[in-house]
Amino acid sequence: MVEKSIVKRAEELRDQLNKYSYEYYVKDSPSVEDFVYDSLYQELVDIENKHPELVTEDSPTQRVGGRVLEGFEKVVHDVPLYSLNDVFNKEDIIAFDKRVQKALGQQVSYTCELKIDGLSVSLRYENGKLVQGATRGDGTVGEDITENLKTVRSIPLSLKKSITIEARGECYMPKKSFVRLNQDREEKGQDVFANPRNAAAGSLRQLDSKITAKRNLSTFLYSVADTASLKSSSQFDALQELEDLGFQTNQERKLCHSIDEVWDYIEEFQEKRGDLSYEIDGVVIKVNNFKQQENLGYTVKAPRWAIAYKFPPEEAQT
Ligand SMILES: NC(=O)c1cc2c(N)ncc(C(N)=O)c2s1
Repeated sequence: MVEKSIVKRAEELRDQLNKYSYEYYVKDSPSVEDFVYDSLYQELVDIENKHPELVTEDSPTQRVGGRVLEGFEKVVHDVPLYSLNDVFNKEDIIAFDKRVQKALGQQVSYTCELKIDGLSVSLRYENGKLVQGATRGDGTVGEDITENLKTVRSIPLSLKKSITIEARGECYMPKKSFVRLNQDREEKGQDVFANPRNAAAGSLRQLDSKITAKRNLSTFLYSVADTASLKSSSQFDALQELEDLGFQTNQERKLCHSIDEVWDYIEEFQEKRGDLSYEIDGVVIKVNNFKQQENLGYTVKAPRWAIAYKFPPEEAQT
């Protein structure tokens, strides 16, 4: 039987280290120096080595697994991950707004979000603990990449509330990490990745999660499988709710009350995209109110209540 003081100390260290990791990787505002984190981490590793029965699923020491997988298990998404219809000009945005207004016959607000050029993933939590992470796959069947997603420091191993929820979002490689990775690969005579999206996909497809852990991936979560699992009744509020649960969300989101405001947002980020620390390939426009989304429903492959405005491709990577 392990002494109560050691059990308590292990719990304290876990909570403190997870809090520091959240501040550093999700809020980008660390409250302690790296050496403080490292010494507390080492103290927890020492306790867990002496008392393996104290190791918990959400211990920060469990982010980088030991074993190399033979392959990835299939995962069936109970709620499919839909795809979006793409539009490429202002006329199509206006046509979308007209269709939505006609179908609803009432005022509509839109949530605009940046379309992150990464890999769509689904994160399942039971009683607030991460139990599974999967790729989108074809929207219905994906691959279980839990071991790899656990190494992504901005993905919380436990939520701030012990709820059962399936969050969805994009896993991406920041531009700076992409440049550094390709320099490193070039020095080693390895093939370089064409773009950050391919680098993120290649990093998440590793059978050895120790490699994934070194690729400095990050995430932006933007939806849930079942909106009934949230308190929010709109997309804009749901993003804040996801953030309050401990997820990383993209701060450039905007609630627009007219299609003109939507177009201003699109023009703003067509300008700004080069200055962002991550790649985007457009803007996702969603009817904000969940009841209105439900009324509009889906076509065979995509929601009627959302579209993706695609930017023209950026000039080739220099
Ligand atoms: N295929 C999809 O449904 C989406 C894809 C993406 C993406 N790549 N980035 C951001 C969002 C978002 N904020 O909704 C979506 S939604």
